[in-house]
Amino acid sequence: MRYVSTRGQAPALGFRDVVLTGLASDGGLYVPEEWPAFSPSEIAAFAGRPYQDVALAVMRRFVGDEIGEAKLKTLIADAYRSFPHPAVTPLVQIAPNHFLLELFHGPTLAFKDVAMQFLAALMDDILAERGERATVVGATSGDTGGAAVEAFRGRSRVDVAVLFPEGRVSEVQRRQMTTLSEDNVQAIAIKGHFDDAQALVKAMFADKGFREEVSLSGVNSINWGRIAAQTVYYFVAATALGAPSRKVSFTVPTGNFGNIFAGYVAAQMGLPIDRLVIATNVNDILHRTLESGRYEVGDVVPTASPSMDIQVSSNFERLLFAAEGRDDKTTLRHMEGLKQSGSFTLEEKSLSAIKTDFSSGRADEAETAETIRRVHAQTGLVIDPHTAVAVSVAERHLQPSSPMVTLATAHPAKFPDAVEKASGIRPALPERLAGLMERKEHFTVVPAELEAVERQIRSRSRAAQVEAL
Ligand SMILES: Cc1ncc(COP(=O)(O)O)c(C=O)c1O
Ligand SMILES: N[C@@H](CCOP(=O)(O)O)C(=O)O
Repeated sequence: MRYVSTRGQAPALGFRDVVLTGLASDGGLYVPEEWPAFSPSEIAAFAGRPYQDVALAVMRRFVGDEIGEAKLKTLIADAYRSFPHPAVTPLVQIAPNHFLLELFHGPTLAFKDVAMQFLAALMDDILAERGERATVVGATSGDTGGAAVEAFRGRSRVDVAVLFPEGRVSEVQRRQMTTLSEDNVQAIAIKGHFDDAQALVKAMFADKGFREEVSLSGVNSINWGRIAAQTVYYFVAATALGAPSRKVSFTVPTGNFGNIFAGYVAAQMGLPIDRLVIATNVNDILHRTLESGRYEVGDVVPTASPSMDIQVSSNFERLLFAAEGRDDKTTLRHMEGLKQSGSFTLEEKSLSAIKTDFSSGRADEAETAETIRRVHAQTGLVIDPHTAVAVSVAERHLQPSSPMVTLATAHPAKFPDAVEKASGIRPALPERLAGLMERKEHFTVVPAELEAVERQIRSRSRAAQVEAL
């Protein structure tokens, strides 16, 4: 299995190099040269299997012959040991034909753990085999950062630095990044919003000298390893509800487009998905794009679902590339237009290709709060604001012909103020996070400037120190 860049100007790589590389050297994102596929009978055989078994079958398609089956099995078993729920990602019914896929049972209570726990074990293993070190960076609007520091803490071959927008994440999210004592972890608050943090990460990758000096790698969903691991739960959920004999729809609270893009990948691999519904908060660039065909960056507005306060949605580039018939020149032209003017217009046929699989909707702040309140009143379940955005949008897309699965991407206790305001219930953190709110915090505040951020990361990078010797 080889991977190519969406911008067509970086070398094709195998799975392990793709995982360590993160972003392609031409600024593009890696995608498989062709989609791996399952037959309907292979998909049917996933029904009722443990999550780890499905993960092994799915990941083998992405890994090819680069990692032996026994090693892959061990990496998967290690990754999902940190999930106390035996189903890893359980399904819960909230209404006729409407289910929640709970992706928040991992160590930091967000869906990011599902891929990050696996990715950290995988990267560490590849680096150990090669005798190398890496500096892993991540931009976060709240959840990727916590999941990354948790997954990489104490690992001997990796230093991890997460960039979060100062004052724009919840207190629980911030503390999950700032209260760790391991030397290989640093949290950096930048004066800006998530898009600034993400632009800084991409600029670090474009700075060849820095990239080589610190052996840069990335753990955002620009890293194909994240997408690959996120495809697994689409297979698990859909087969539990009757796939491949019947189609299933998914509604996904969307920001950087990594989670829903994993659903699209599962569909390309043969999973019969009816609709993939993009749910946005008022930062609705993706919803507007589907309605108008014009991708146009606006201001980032703070909301009760801060992890989705994103305008520049990285993985949309992967979808563009696919919708344009893998035409890397058109993708490159659009991405250059985006950089220069903050917008581009989709070709008619690309937009209609996207609309074949995707629908979209937006929930504003009042609708989000009302959904939290109503779901609690009707089911007794307390949902977080990101999940509520998706439930609100999903309810407008329910159809009798196929079950709707809404992805529940975070535990409500990560956003206690918003949840309490909406429902009157203040969700408590699970016992395993006891003490989080009392621990001492360590983080550095830097301006959203490349030089300042690189200086800060370099100062703690052991890969840079080895390079300097
Ligand atoms: C809780 C939560 N829900 C939804 C999202 C949006 O997911 P994606 O960026 O993959 O679209 C995020 C952040 O990515 C998140 O942390
Ligand atoms: N919502 C994310 C933003 C980064 O998304 P990623 O999936 O590309 O890492 C966050 O919570 O940090």
